[in-house]
Amino acid sequence: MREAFVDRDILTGDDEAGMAALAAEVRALTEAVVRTGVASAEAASVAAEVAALTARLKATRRVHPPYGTVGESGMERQIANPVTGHLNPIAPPVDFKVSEEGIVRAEFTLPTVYEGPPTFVHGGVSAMIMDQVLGMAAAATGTAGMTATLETRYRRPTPLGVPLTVEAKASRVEGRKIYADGTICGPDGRVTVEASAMFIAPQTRPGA
Ligand SMILES: CCCCCCCC/C=C\CCCCCCCC(=O)SCCNC(=O)CCNC(=O)[C@H](O)C(C)(C)COP(=O)(O)OP(=O)(O)OC[C@H]1O[C@@H](n2cnc3c(N)ncnc32)[C@H](O)[C@@H]1OP(=O)(O)O
Repeated sequence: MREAFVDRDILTGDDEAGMAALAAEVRALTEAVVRTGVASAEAASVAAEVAALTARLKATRRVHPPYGTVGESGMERQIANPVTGHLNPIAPPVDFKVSEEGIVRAEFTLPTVYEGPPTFVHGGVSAMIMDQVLGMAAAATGTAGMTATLETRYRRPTPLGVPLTVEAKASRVEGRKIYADGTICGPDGRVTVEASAMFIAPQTRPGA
């Protein structure tokens, strides 16, 4: 796992921008797929074209998704991350900023592909975003860790298609355990999701 974590191709400049542009188009394609009203014959025809495009991309494959150049930690450079990664079509993507006080914050809007209950965000998607923001808040203390526990409290349905804000901050560090809390708020500023998590930093091995 360690090797997989560090042994990455690094994308720079135009290469990263080109791949991000491709991911943005695939994101648009995915949204178009769930909302299209075309007839089945047209859907089949598009499927054949998409299959041809997939084959073109698979002509050259990396062992692991590449990293970018910006950011100090591996996770910040993880440009294929499913929440923040501009190279990952399934990422919204959410662009977080970390303040000097260790508050991690972003504004974002989720399209229809993330629908759970009709017109609202799927609870698992909210949990994924909370895991990321809480993990980044934990890392902002100087110690990153793996999620050991994640509790989500869904206070109100989270609406699709409107600007949401997500925010988190670490509350305390106890040895290898880092605790963090956060929220997602709707456009009216009311909390829709609250979450708390505990992360555990890797054990430092003697001599490591
Ligand atoms: C790791 C480094 C990451 C580096 C990143 C660098 C860049 C950072 C930049 C940006 C932030 C990134 C943001 C990321 C966001 C996404 C994160 C995820 O989604 S992670 C995937 C989901 N999580 C898993 O898959 C974990 C699976 N579980 C494990 O791997 C282990 O169980 C682990 C590491 C959580 C704990 O294993 P042990 O062997 O280190 O822990 P033991 O030594 O047994 O326990 C230590 C203490 O913790 C308690 N503990 C352990 N697991 C617990 C748990 N699940 N719940 C409650 N307590 C637990 C134990 O009871 C013990 O407590 P007592 O010291 O006795 O008080």
